[in-house]
Amino acid sequence: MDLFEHARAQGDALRALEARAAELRALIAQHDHAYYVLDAPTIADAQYDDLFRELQAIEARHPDLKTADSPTQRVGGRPLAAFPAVRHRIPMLSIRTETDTEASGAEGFDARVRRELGLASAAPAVEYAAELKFDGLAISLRYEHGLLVQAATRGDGETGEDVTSNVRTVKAVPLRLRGAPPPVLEVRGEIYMRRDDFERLNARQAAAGEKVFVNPRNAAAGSIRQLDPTVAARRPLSFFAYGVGDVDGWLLPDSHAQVLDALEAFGLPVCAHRAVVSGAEGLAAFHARIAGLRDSLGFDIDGVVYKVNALALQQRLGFVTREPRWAVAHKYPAQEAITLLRDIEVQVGRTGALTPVARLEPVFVGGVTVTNATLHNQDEIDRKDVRIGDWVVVRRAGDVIPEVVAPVPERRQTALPRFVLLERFPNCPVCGSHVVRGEDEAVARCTGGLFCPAQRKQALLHFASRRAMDIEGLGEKLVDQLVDAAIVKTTVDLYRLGLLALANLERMGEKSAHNLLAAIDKSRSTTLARFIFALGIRTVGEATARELARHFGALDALMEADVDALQQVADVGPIVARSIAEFFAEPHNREVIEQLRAAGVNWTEGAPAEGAVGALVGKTFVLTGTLPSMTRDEAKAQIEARGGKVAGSVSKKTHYLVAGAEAGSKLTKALELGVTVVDEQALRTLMNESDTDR
Ligand SMILES: NC(=O)c1ccc[n+]([C@@H]2O[C@H](COP(=O)([O-])OP(=O)(O)OC[C@H]3O[C@@H](n4cnc5c(N)ncnc54)[C@H](O)[C@@H]3O)[C@@H](O)[C@H]2O)c1
Ligand SMILES: [Zn+2]
Repeated sequence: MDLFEHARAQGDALRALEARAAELRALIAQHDHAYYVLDAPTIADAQYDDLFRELQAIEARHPDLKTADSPTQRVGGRPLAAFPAVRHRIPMLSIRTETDTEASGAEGFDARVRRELGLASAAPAVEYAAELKFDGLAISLRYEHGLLVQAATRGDGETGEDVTSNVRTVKAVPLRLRGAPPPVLEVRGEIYMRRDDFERLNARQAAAGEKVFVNPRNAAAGSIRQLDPTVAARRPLSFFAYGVGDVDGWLLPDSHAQVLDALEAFGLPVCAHRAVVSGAEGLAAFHARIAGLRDSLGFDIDGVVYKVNALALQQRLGFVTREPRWAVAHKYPAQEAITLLRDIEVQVGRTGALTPVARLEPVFVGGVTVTNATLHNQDEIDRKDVRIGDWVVVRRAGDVIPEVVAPVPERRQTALPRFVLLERFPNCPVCGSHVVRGEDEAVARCTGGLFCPAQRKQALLHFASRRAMDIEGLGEKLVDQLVDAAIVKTTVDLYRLGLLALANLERMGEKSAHNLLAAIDKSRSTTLARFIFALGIRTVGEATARELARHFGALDALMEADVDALQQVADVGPIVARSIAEFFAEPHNREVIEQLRAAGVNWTEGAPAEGAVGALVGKTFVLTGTLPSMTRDEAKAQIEARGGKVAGSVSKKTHYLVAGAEAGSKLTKALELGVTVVDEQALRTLMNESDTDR
């Protein structure tokens, strides 16, 4: 390459960098606006930080590319014009961030401080004040003679917004200080929202059809920058003090830690998780200790903050453009990220419950790459209004299963359909049985309890249990082995087991194999009640199974009963009736039951119990007019005693209209709808038939 070409290539590269810097500035400005002004970021902090660092790196290598309006040259966002401006007498700065590992982050900071203070390597360790880095928004509280007179946001660091009336509603912020505060005291601290308060607030917002917040920080910032203080007053905000700004008439103590102690004595909340530590080792230990506490704090932190403790040394170190040289934020891996929701699938649990699972564009969060996150259930999906194709906030805190917190509505560009689990999965993805969801139930379920591979182990264990088929020796370990080796798939396979299959199992001696087969064989002769219980129909316990057996007498009668007929059984309400009907409506279950009978499972069937089956059972009657020899109340009692129901008005569902003298509009309606009309005599005949049916 000749000199000319070389120069041209260099020029090209520089122009490309310049263009990239401009692009980054525009992008960052856009995200700053969403974050600082709208309190609704559309990318995760870590992604934002990457853009910011890229720009910083370009500007560091090519200072001539730096512009006066570059975001690297200032703090935060422009203050909102809706609030009166407050000029900070002492600027509110940002803090430099270390994202390195525990040891290197602490060492890096300590080494820099020692170098800038000109300390020799033999000099004693520097003392630091270590605190939590609260994830909220910075606030400056001005107290004059102990009274809160003004509260201001950070804004661009020089000028903030006057949010006094909103901050007055925050209970943790004292309106009057205790003790003997100085004439002027500006307290610097963080307004934040506790995690449980945040979740309750979002649930309330969603229920009211209002905007849900992506995280507590943005909820706190949005609340403080509310134009209506009565709205702010309803937002559950908290506060921690972490420093001072303008101070007059107070001889400050020697160290930052002592300043915090003094603030606490003035009645300000100061977080108890703070320590004075020595050197890089002390910092690293604090970082590690807080990492272990992080998930149990009840509020979000994104790291810890290290500050040189001696105020005299802080003074010597001073500031750079946007940050002090004497403090650093040492972050933890982000617990939240924003990514694309590609699809929603379901997982079928041991009991048949279907849990919707988000399939995500892989994203690094909480220290690992996450591709799936739980969506809990349909109600949660509705509440959060999460749709396939949305950008969503994913949270992974500690060892908890990652979850989708909320969509980022600003990034939903086209109309996306709502996700309805029962429409997407009318059938169980594991076994194909139909899926149902009770009216008052959050959970959708596979009804193929006897057949579904996902529910296999649970079903077998229940089937074999002592109060069900009572197969001695068939416990959890053995069920695991039999299912895992694919020897047993459904309960029928138990009755097809032979010595050969058992011989291959680990820890199964010949004697126990014989015993098991004998126990299985013995279980063939059972009772109807036990068999019904053994089927594992949800909501059907031992007592209900006994009632069902007594009432219907025979399995076929039970299997054919509709919801109305089932509700005639003592203790069977609409929910239980529905789950029984759904269970027997599933052909897979019926198949297994047939196979069980064919395999020789048997019981004695009896006659149905008194009043169980009769001409009146499940039938709806309406009474009208005057009957010759009984009052309407008597008629009603007699019908109900035989399992019939008496309704007040005629509809298509009415089976009989019992009409006496002077029957009026009900008769006309019944004739119109083609409902069978009977007189008292015919009713008596029906009741007699019913009595002999028993
Ligand atoms: N997602 C986005 O679109 C987007 C856009 C802009 C900014 N951001 C995020 O905002 C942050 C940058 O904002 P920043 O410049 O204010 O830095 P910062 O918020 O990371 O750090 C400075 C702030 O830390 C707070 N703080 C908490 N605990 C403290 C303590 N014990 N002592 C002192 N200060 C404490 C103070 O409010 C202070 O203003 C980054 O995390 C960035 O990712 C995100
Ligand atoms: Zn299933």
